[in-house]
Amino acid sequence: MQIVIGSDHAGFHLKQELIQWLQQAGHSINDVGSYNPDPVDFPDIAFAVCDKVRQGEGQRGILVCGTGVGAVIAANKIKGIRAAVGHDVHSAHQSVEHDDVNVLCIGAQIVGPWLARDLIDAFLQATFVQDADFVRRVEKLTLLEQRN
Ligand SMILES: O=C(CO)[C@H](O)[C@H](O)[C@H](O)COP(=O)(O)O
Repeated sequence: MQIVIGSDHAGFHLKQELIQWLQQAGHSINDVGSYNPDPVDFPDIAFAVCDKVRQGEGQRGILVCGTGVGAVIAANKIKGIRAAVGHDVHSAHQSVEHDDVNVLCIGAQIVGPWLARDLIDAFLQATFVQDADFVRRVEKLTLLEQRN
């Protein structure tokens, strides 16, 4: 799968680990930064990841910040993006199956590298279920973007 990934300073080291693991698993990775642990603002990195995802340059996006919270706030302000914080495996796959989530946000200060891998595995393996209720709700999410 083609994956766009990014982190701020708080997520930098976990991102580096995850990139290596994802590449070993055969994924194609576009790393938009940060490229060192110097402080960087998560909204800038969130836009860099999400803009590529909505333009189709990656099938899914992964953002790593300290808690996942700043990243998910920023990502959900970008048209075409549905982002979720990944803290548990069930939500990581259900967010795709029910809500067509395309960006997973991970908190490097909250989850360790092994849980992060499980969360990403669940997220990447899941696909949107074309159930009429789910489709209607995702359409309503898109309508909310237009009401802003
Ligand atoms: O978790 C975050 C935002 O929700 C960020 O990654 C930072 O960790 C957080 O904002 C704290 O910032 P700091 O500059 O690392 O103190």
